Amino acid sequence: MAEPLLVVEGLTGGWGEGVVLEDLSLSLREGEAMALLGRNGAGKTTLICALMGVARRRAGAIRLGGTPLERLPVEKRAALGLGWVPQERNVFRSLTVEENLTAVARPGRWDLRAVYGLMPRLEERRANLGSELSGGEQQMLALGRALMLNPRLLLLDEPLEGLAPVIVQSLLAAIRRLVRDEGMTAIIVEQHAHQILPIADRAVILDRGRVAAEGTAHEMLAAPEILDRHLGLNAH
Ligand SMILES: Nc1ncnc2c1ncn2[C@@H]1O[C@H](COP(=O)(O)OP(=O)(O)OP(=O)(O)O)[C@@H](O)[C@H]1O
Repeated sequence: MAEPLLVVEGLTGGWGEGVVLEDLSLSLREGEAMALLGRNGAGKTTLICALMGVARRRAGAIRLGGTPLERLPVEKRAALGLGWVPQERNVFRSLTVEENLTAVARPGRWDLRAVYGLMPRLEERRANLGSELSGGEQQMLALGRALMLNPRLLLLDEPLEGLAPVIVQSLLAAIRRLVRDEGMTAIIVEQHAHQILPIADRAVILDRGRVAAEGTAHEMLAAPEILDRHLGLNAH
């Protein structure tokens, strides 16, 4: 069988002199959606940042489609197909929704029409400035921008965090369509397992920078004791 789309082997790294991730290995096949779970400070964001080349790597390999990424700067990793939606969302506040989307576009399946089809709210707000959007709309825009790059692998860092329940439902529906119907390969960081496991294929639970448990989403849902042990209150 061909190598999985993403392969991480023995990744150790963190920020400055601090080590957060210790000898971490995982892989993800094309078309799979992985829920990346773990308590506050477990290292989920650090892992995403290490994949992007923003956090510091001390050892280990990262390959995307067989290409070693670990020595490449962030923009090269993006060009090779990593679509990153950081926790901070980073939309351009002085550009309209549509300008935000077209500013970064690369040809492929995901164009304005497809993004508006997935998230109609963005089309309704197409002429509004980034600064005029609600938190949920900004999150949708950040996702739309990443899609416009037509990535091979989408990295979503806590996309639901801090959003009103009604927006959480509509964003979850979009993410579900993306990974279930469109077959987008994705890693989705989430603190609340129950939100994301129903739409994921697999799950990895981080604890103190290591993989504490992994399995299919189905297995995780059927093993509340594992979720309780590693996630505590956030398991539910
Ligand atoms: N940009 C950063 N610069 C410096 N240190 C960071 C940065 N991001 C995270 N850290 C540190 O890395 C450690 C792991 O945090 P990380 O954010 O990766 O965990 P997490 O699992 O994503 O938790 P959370 O759900 O709170 O975001 C923490 O000690 C945190 O302070």
